[in-house]
Amino acid sequence: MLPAKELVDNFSNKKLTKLDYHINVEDFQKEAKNILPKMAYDYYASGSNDQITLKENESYFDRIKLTPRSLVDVSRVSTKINILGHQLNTPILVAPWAMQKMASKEGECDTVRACKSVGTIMTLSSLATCSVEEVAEASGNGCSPGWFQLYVFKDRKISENLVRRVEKAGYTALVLTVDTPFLGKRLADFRNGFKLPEGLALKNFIDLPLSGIDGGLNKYMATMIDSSLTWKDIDWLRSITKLPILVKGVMCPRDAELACTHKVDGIIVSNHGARQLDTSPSTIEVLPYIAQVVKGRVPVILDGGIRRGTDVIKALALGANAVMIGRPTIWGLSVGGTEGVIKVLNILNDELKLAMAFIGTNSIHDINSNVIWSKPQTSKL
Ligand SMILES: Cc1cc2nc3c(=O)[nH]c(=O)nc-3n(C[C@H](O)[C@H](O)[C@H](O)COP(=O)(O)O)c2cc1C
Ligand SMILES: CCCCC(=O)C(=O)O
Repeated sequence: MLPAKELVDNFSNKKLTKLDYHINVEDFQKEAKNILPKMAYDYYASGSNDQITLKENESYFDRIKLTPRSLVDVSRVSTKINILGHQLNTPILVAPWAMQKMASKEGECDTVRACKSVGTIMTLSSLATCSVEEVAEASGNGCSPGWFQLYVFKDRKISENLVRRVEKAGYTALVLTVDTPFLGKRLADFRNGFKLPEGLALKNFIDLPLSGIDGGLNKYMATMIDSSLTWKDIDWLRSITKLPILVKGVMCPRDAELACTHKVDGIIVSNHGARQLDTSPSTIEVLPYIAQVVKGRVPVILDGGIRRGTDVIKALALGANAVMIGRPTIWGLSVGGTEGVIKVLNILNDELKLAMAFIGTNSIHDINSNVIWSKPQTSKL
C-alpha cells in the first residue's frame, strides 16, 4: 500500500481511497484476510474436509479456453438481463451467505444497499445477522429487497412463519437450499471452536431458542434442520406460498429433471461453495449436463468459484442464464462495507464487459457455446 500522501491519481489528481487499490477479487481477499478475526475469515473461506472441490471450483474455469473474435462492432456491449421478471444491470447476483455482521457493522443491510445501487439481486440467508424486515427496510422504500434463501426447520411452523414474514416484507422469490441435510465438515471451524461473536445473533429467530450457535455450527444444523426433506416437500412449500421457488444445490442431472417435474421456477447449480461434499465436481464441470436436461424449461443459475469476468462468460456459454457470487462479496463487505461490495460487483461486471468485447458479443443473450475453444474441432475454424 502506498503512503497516504501519494494516494493521488496521476491523471485526474483525484484523491484515491483504499478501495481504489483493490483492482481484482484477489486483492479484496488478501485484505480481508489481514483485517478479519481468524475465526471469521476461516469460516468464510473454508471448504469442507481436504478442500479438493474448493480448489476445483476455481481452477476448472482456468482449463476452459475462450475464443477471441476480431473486427466485430462491440461499441455497445450491454450486460443487462431479465430473469424471473427482474430487469438487472448484470448477470452477477449475490448468493446467500450467513452471518454477515462478522464482516461489517451492518452486515446484510450493507450488502443489500450495494445490490440496489448496482442493480442486481441479493439473496438473504435464513441464518442472517439482520432480520428479514431490517434488510427490507435498508433496501429502500417501495422496492423489493431481493430473494430469500430458505432452510427448512424440523419444526415446519418456524419455516412457515418465516415464509409469511418474507412475503410480507416484499421478497420476490424463495431459494430453497437442497444440499444441506447436515452441514459439511469444515476443519477450521472445529479447530477454532467457531461461535458467533458477542452481540451478534441469528436475527430472524430472535424470539426463539434458535438465535444463538452454542456448541458449534454442525450441531446447530443437525439439531434444527430437517434432514428428512425430499422432492415431495417442494409440493409442500408450493402449497404454503405463491412465491416462485428456486432450488439451490442441484449437482446431478437426474435431480435437475426431478426439479423440473416438481415445477420449480429455477435451478441453482451449486455445491454450496465446496462446503458440503468434498470431491464433488466443480459446478462449472456439471453445468452443461444440467443445462442439457433442463432444456430451457426454467432459468439455470450457477454459483461456485466465480472470480473473474471470464468465469461469468464461461458459465453463460455452458448453459447458465445468470451466476451468483458468494465469497467475492464477503471480501468486498469486509474491506469496504457497502462500497466494498459495490466495487467487487463493478470489477467483475467490468471484466465481463471487456471479455464480451474480446469474444465479439454485445449482449448476454448472444453468449453461447461457440465462444468456448475446447478441443481442436474443424467446425470451429
Ligand atoms: C461463509 C458462507 C456462508 C454461506 N451460507 C449459506 C447459507 O446460509 N445458505 C445457503 O444456501 N448457502 C450458503 N453459502 C453458499 C453460497 O450461497 C454459495 O453457494 C457459495 O458461496 C458460492 O461459491 P463462491 O463462494 O465460490 O462464490 C455460504 C457460503 C459461504 C462461503
Ligand atoms: C450454521 C450456518 C450455516 C450456513 C451455511 O450454509 C454455511 O456456512 O455454508
